[in-house]
Amino acid sequence: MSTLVIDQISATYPNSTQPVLSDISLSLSAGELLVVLGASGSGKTTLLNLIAGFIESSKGKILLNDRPVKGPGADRGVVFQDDVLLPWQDVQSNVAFGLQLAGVPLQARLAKVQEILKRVSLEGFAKRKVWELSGGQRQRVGLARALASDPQVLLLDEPFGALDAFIREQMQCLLLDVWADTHKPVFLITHDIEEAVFLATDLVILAPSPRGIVERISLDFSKRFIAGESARSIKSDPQFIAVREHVLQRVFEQHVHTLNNQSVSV
Ligand SMILES: Nc1ncnc2c1ncn2[C@@H]1O[C@H](COP(=O)(O)OP(=O)(O)OP(=O)(O)O)[C@@H](O)[C@H]1O
Repeated sequence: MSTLVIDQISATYPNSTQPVLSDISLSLSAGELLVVLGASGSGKTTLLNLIAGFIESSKGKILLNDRPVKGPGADRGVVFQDDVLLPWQDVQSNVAFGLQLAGVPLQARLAKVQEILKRVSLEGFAKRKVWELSGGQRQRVGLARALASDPQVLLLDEPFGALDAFIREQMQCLLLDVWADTHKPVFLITHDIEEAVFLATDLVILAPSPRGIVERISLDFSKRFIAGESARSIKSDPQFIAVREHVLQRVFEQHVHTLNNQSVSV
């Protein structure tokens, strides 16, 4: 059972005197889907980059299964908004890329790719070139590539941000199915409040000023989806709408606070 622990993390970029993140503590275990929501500039991507090992914290530590995170590794699968696929390669080669780097033999790679493509509903797409895919299909390939090396945790940075509302909801449902099938803990950042409330078992709202976590909420809408209720039914439930409005209010407060601070300092 994988566990990610973020322990009193602070981060400051080299060219800045102000921390981007200050004293953030979070934990994420199997069966949990942690969503970080927050105004632009609140440090969401910085937090994901720290977990991915792309940047280092100035204080605190990050542990994955009790081992300190030091640099990038195959134990963390990352999916970005811009899919970062190899455009000249086909779907199969993109999904198998990490396995190839890890020296996995060809036949084992192909078998793994078939299994993963089935999981993300892309059976029959193995030989398609990336430029022959829709935006939603590309994000499925991104998710498949992240899953291929069987990571301990999935990290997703605005993965559905560029998709239209219908495809976005399809991808949310697909992610929940993958999450339920694989039992992998998922860390996801988004700007989209409805998406955050639908997906999260744990929702964290980050603020840009003063920096930090303004609220943590435990939710069970994703578990209701896994139990068989439809996304439409959940999202139109008055209980869902009440939570969504509450979260919207908290995020708007952050925007107003930030704007007021900016106008004071002008
Ligand atoms: N490489 C960098 N060097 C210096 N400052 C940076 C760097 N990357 C981000 N920042 C600054 O850190 C702060 C947080 O950025 P970050 O991208 O983590 O926020 P975010 O919440 O993900 O924002 P958005 O929702 O707009 O993507 C911002 O003020 C940003 O300008």
